Amino acid sequence: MTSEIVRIIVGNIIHCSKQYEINTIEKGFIMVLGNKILAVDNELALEEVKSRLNLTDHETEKIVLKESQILIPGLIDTHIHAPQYPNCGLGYDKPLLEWLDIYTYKLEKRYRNQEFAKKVFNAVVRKTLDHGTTTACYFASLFENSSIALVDAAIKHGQRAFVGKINMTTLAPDDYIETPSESIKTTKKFIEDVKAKKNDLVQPIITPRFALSVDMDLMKELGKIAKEQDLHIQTHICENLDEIRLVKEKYNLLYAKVYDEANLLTSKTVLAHGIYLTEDELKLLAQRGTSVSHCPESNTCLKSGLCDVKKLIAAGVKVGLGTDVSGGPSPSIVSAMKAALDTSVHISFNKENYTPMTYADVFYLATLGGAEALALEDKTGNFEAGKDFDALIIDMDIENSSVDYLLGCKPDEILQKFIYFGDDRNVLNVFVAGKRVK
Ligand SMILES: O=c1[nH]c(=O)c2nc[nH]c2[nH]1
Ligand SMILES: [Zn+2]
Repeated sequence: MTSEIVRIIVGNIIHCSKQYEINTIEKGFIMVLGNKILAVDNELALEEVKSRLNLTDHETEKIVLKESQILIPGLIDTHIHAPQYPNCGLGYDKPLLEWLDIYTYKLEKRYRNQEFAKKVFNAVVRKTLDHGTTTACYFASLFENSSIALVDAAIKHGQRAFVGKINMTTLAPDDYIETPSESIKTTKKFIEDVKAKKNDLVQPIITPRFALSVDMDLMKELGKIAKEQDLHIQTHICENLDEIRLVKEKYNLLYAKVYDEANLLTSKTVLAHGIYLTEDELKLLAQRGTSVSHCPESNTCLKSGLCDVKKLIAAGVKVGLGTDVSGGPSPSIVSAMKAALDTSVHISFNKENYTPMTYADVFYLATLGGAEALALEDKTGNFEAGKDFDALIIDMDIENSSVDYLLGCKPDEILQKFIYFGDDRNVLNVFVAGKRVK
């Protein structure tokens, strides 16, 4: 895949070089060869770096950013249900378990039809890329063939993705579940089929829907497959009080202990929501290196609750952001950043000695934090030399000197405006592993 053209982007660059630390390089440059970042530095060092890396004779493509533009790392959605996209914005008069029964399973059943699956999944991948999601961790379908259609869409459009065929054997309509043995068989086939694509960006992920959709034996089998094949795992946890009560009734264990008993809590596991995790459960997740996907828009729309992610982070749990489409109504991680800020402010109204999160905190969660949550920090999340070049060019002057940008902004202020006020129109270009995909 390596092209010999060196791409150099010159302008204002913002990323998190460390946890919760924003690094702004004013008048900087980033140098990219093929999929990899070669160097990031101040523009004054450009010629010296080129000759040190023996690149003076290479063909180069130089992109010079305008003052209204910044270069930031690609955004990471750690939890999104691709098949639910047609339901975005629907059904928020119901809480989680009723919403699943009345709206969600009814839609998800339709993915037995592969043509329908192809149409929706291509649209979802295109839409999320356009909003700046360079990495997505997807729940795909119960159906193996349709789940492969999502893999194909990610490959076609050039998105980095984890794709999971859902395991679900109970608590859904009879015509929308598998038997445990079918579930294992189709999961193994799915993993094989994804691996056969030999695509560096797209990986299978083990995906038991949640503890109420499966039983302990099946979860243990899935834990075994994940271990044998060194795969990531995703599921839901502690989202809703009725859900937690039913899990306690079914397993007579704390929610996190259910997954731990099945060996599903690993350093490559991401659990969506985690609103009501107890101190003991947080300790367990921190010990296992398991992360939580914070899904603030879904938590609000399904009235699940306010997730205090600062508490999770303080307990040593890795956290990323998720849209949780269609529990959340928006496919945009920018919306998720804004909702995470809103949630944090709302928590501060009722909690003493609590400082709400800042734009810098949610920027971290959406980039390096997301990469760490998906155990991908060696590949993506910021602009360290040696990582893949996953990046966005953001422009807050798209209306060309309209009042939106009338007064001009410093690079940090452009980032603030983008988080609080921006949308896909402000995402000018998207790069995944060095390839321009928008
Ligand atoms: O937000 C959610 N969306 C879902 O599809 C789901 N399934 C189980 N639990 C869930 N929570
Ligand atoms: Zn979900």
